[in-house]
Amino acid sequence: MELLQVTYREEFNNLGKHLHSIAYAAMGYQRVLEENRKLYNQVQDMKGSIRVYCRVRPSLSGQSNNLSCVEHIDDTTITVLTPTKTGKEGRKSFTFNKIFSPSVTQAEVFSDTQPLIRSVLDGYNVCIFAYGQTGSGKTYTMSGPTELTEEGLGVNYRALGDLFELSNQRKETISYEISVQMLEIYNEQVRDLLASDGLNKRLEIRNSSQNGINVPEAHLVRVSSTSDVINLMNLGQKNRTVFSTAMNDRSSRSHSCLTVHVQGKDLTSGSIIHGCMHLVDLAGSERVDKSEVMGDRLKEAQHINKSLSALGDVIAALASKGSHVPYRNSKLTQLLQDSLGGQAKTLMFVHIAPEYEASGETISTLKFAERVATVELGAAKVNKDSGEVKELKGQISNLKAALTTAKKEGEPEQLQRSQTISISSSPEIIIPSLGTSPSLPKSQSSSDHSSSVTNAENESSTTSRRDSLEIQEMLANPSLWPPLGKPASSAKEDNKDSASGRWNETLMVNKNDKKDPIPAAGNARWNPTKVYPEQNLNKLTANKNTKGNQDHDQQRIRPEIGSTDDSSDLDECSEIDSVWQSSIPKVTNNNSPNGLTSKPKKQQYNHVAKPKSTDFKSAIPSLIPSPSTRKPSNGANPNTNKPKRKTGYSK
Ligand SMILES: Nc1ncnc2c1ncn2[C@@H]1O[C@H](COP(=O)(O)OP(=O)(O)OP(=O)(O)O)[C@@H](O)[C@H]1O
Repeated sequence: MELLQVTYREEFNNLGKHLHSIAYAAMGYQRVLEENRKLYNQVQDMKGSIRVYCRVRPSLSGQSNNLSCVEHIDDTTITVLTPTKTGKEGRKSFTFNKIFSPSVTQAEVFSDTQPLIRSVLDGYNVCIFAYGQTGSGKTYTMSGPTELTEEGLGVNYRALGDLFELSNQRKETISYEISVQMLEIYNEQVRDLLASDGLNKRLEIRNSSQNGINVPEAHLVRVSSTSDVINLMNLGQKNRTVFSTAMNDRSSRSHSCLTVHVQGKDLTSGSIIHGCMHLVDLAGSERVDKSEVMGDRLKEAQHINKSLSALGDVIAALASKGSHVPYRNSKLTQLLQDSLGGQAKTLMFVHIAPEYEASGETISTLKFAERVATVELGAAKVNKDSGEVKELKGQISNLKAALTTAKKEGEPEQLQRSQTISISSSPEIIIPSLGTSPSLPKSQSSSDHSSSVTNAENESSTTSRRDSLEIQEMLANPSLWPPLGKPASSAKEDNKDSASGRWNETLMVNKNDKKDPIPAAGNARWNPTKVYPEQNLNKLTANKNTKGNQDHDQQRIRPEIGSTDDSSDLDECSEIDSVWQSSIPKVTNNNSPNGLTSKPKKQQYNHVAKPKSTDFKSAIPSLIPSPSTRKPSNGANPNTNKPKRKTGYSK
């Protein structure tokens, strides 16, 4: 008996040791996995691959069928069931940078996104966009649920909160300014959600890789706290909601884009970094009853389809490293051009509805995402000007502008003087407007208001030779630059914000463009037309358009963008590929005043999806999958109004 006990104890001890070593090995394995993931991410960073995170929405209560098409999820792989196939072919696996299961919280999603977001403060351009069929959770990820709570806050809110926190931590070394724009693309029109007349005004996109301000006419609002952001987003959402009162969930009918512009000045070296981040909630797709798709609704459906299709074409061209990338085929791809083809860090959140009947659309969506993940943009680059470079650029700008003015005005003396300085005459250089200040005296007005040169160029073109000398003084003494949002005349009185002279200057010119004879309003490329410093935020909010757009007082019908026949889900997937491979018709006339083309030259899509039932027929052939279910939150009827989105949040 004793012998047995001894043996037992020994074995027990051995087992314990064994377990211990297994646990140790497991820990090591986890470490290796983690390291591998980091290395993999670094490689991805170096290649500049578009990161793809996949999020699976939980099955929503009230849905009759709780069967899920998602068979298995781990950290990076998702396996979905294909309804019409059996055995091995009955399931398909996809691998992405990260998979978020339905139970993952908003905070967890954000924490995986945070490093990317933070890099905007280091001068990188970042783009995060949410993609997926309607009702799959895009808005939930980017903004949050209908009734916002602290835990429910989406990426947009958290991102800005985090940027404030980090900029505050760095305030001893870097002085940051953070400003935002809120835009939406509806029916191929870019609208300013922060302007009272933003829904009526058509804005132009100007791709400027210099400062990321691609829609200079849209309000650029300086923010410095989370509550500023919440106020702004509430305003933006209200503009959208007002517009959608009778349009039934407008958010799904338009692409919304929150753009965050960051400028930082290194307080020791004087170097300037500027980063820009687009946070995009794309319009969703849904099938539509063909018989009801007419007039405006048909147009709306076609625009969504076209722009998502154009996004697919751009991705396809990038993935195949084609020489021509058709960015100009839609406003969406134009807006995202710098992020998709430039030196940005780009992340796509692909959203999946888990319902079994949505599996066709889910597979199509995942196939699209798989393709996106193959796109290599090249390593992202920091937008940074050292103090010296900044100064030299400023000088070049001034000299170049002086030359232009002299030439224009035919002042031989001035011309001669300018021409002796060869560096100033390079027309190719796009010059950041560091070298000039709006506080300088403006002796003349330029006649070239429409030129799309930089502020510095425009502005400097109005200065006399004496002014040029003053510019040098300004360069030597940045404290003379006016702060953001203050009139030029008071600039010298307030030196506090002078660290960011470059941006201040740009903005100031705009602030003054109505009353000031300085012809900065003509500077379409650099000028954000209006700038509201934080103190003006309330005023801005008060000015919002409450009238809404009654002309859109009609029921929304979602277009069918994806093929919808559940019985042929994999065939549907090939539709995406065939669209990618198709030649790209010029469906959008970017030069037309409204950006619309009344008659597309050619149907853009190769396939017309088969109707699933008599209730739904395909009006829009597919690039993007459409769900076979109505939006759960919405009730089952596609033609009933979805409850008005309320994403307002008060802290
Ligand atoms: N992760 C999630 N957890 C809980 N609820 C979610 C989640 N994702 C989405 N939902 C809910 O699902 C519904 C649809 O989500 P959401 O409106 O974000 O979809 P969407 O993709 O933006 O749709 P649309 O394209 O029509 O705008 C909402 O009621 C939302 O609150």
